Amino acid sequence: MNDRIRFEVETTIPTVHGSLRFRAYTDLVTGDLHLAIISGKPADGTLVRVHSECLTGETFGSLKCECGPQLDAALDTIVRENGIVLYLRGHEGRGIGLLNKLRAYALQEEGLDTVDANTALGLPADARDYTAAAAMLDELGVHSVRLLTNNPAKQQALIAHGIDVTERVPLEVGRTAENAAYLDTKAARMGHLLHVPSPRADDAGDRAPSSD
Ligand SMILES: Nc1nc2c(ncn2[C@@H]2O[C@H](COP(=O)(O)OP(=O)(O)OP(=O)(O)O)[C@@H](O)[C@H]2O)c(=O)[nH]1
Ligand SMILES: [Zn+2]
Repeated sequence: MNDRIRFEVETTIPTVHGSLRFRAYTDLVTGDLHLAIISGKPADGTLVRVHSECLTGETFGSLKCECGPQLDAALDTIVRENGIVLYLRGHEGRGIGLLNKLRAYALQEEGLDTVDANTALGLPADARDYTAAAAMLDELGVHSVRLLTNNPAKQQALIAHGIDVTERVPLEVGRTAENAAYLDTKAARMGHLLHVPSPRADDAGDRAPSSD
C-alpha cells in the first residue's frame, strides 16, 4: 500500500491542545503533503480522525461549515485519550479544491445548496479519495480504528481500503445559525448522521449548544 505515500519527517510541536507529534507524508500520486498528528503510541483500536483540509473554516473562522471546531475538538480529544488526526491536503472543498469551493460558495449565495452548487459546476458532490489515509495508517501500523466522524460514507471508504472501523464516534460540534441549513442538507442529501438541533433564532451567532 505504501507505494502511495512517502514518510518525510517527524517533529513534536507544542500546541494550544497539548504536545503533538507531526509526521509528514508526500502523496506520491497527488503531490500533496499530508500530516499525521499523533498523541500517544499508535496501536490498533486507536481513536482516529480523518480530517479534510478547509482553509476558510480552520484558518479564517468561517461559520459556513463546522470544520474549524471539529478539528479543534478532534485534537483536544486525541490529547486526552491518545489517537491520531490525519490531516488530508487536497481534500479541500470535498476534493474539488479551494477555487472551486469558492465558486460553489458564490453559487450558494444565489440559493443553491452545497450539493447542487458542486453539480452546477460539473463537479461531483464529493470527490475525495481515502487511499492515502489508509496508507498512512498502514505506515503507522494501525489497521483497526475507532473513527471520529458523522459521515458513514467516510467510514465505508476506509473499510474499502482495508481499515477495520470498529466504531463510529460522533463529532458534532460547531453548529451555528449560519451553518444550520448546510448541516441539515448534509444530513438529508449526503447521509451525515447529525442529531444536535439547530440553535434558536435568538441564539444567532452563538457557538453550538452543548448537545441534546
Ligand atoms: N464543495 C464544498 N465543500 C465544502 C463545503 N463546505 C465545506 N466543504 C468542505 O468539506 C470538507 C469537509 O467535509 P464535510 O462534508 O464537512 O464533512 P466530512 O469530512 O464528510 O464528515 P465528518 O467526518 O463528519 O466531518 C472540507 O474539505 C471543506 O472544505 C461546501 O459548501 N462545498
Ligand atoms: Zn469547512
